[in-house]
Amino acid sequence: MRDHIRIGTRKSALALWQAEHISAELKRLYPGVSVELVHFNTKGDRILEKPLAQVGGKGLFTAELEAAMYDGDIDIAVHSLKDMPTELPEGLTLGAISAREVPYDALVSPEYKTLDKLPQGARIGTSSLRRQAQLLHVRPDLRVEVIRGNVQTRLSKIETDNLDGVVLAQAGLKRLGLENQITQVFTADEMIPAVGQGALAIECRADDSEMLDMLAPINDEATRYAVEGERSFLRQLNGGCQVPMGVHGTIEKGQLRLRAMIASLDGRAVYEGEISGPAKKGEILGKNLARALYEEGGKHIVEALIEKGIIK
Ligand SMILES: NCc1[nH]cc(CCC(=O)O)c1CC(=O)O
Repeated sequence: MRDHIRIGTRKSALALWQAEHISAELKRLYPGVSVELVHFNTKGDRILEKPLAQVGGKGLFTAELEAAMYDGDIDIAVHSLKDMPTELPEGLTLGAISAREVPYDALVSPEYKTLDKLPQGARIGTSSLRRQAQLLHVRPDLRVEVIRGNVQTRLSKIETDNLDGVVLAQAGLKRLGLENQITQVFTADEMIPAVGQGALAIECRADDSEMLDMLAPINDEATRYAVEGERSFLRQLNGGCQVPMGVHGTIEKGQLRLRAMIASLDGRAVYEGEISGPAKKGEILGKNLARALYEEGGKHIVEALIEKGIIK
């Protein structure tokens, strides 16, 4: 048992909420332990003027924290699982994945409320190619504007940039107490969420058995199985957190159901599918679903994304 744990976190309000949440869990489980939050700036935080897909590279929000973990400056790092590359650096592991918050996407449109009421040509802010493609698929007339920055900054752009709405993760808004701003929550049928959306990952050194033991009770088995399937899907397609692909896993009676989509950036072509099987087989289910969508026509989209440098 360790009596002091250093948690690495980014500095945004959402990242701090998430790190505090895990800190509270650790203190509840181990009343004698003291927990310290160590703040980091990541490349993804610094480069705010470009869409993430153009910044490129994997681990935009994780690399600095991982380096500190290698150096022994922090014991664990708390991340939004969504922002984590599907392959972890050598020597690091996900010590726990905590119980998932809602995985859905949400529209904040103070004036028009829902997607179907947005006027022709309405301007919607999002920096996610996945959200962009799925919005344009049903509303090709919309103008999608790139917005970057933390959750509050993106919300504030409705006013400052005169947008008709923004699309954000419901989980982030909920954690920050901003759920009351949401005017529509998209079902998974309307917008397939991002890999790992709503789930928190606690990363640590793979050889830190003491820390791994302490993290074990924070792990949520159902969430873990679901996100393992989701991550396997994305890994098979070489995708990162900046691709027009979505995948959503749900667990019921020991069965994992994965639903996924690959879309062209303009949303015109969308390949969707689903697969079900034993919860523990997420790895193979994700892979098989990815292969099926690829063969069905997703191949052309993946090739176009490679050409654009969005995936390697
Ligand atoms: N890429 C930023 C990011 N990473 C995780 C969340 C939301 C919280 C979560 O998915 O757990 C967000 C904000 C957003 O997409 O609106």
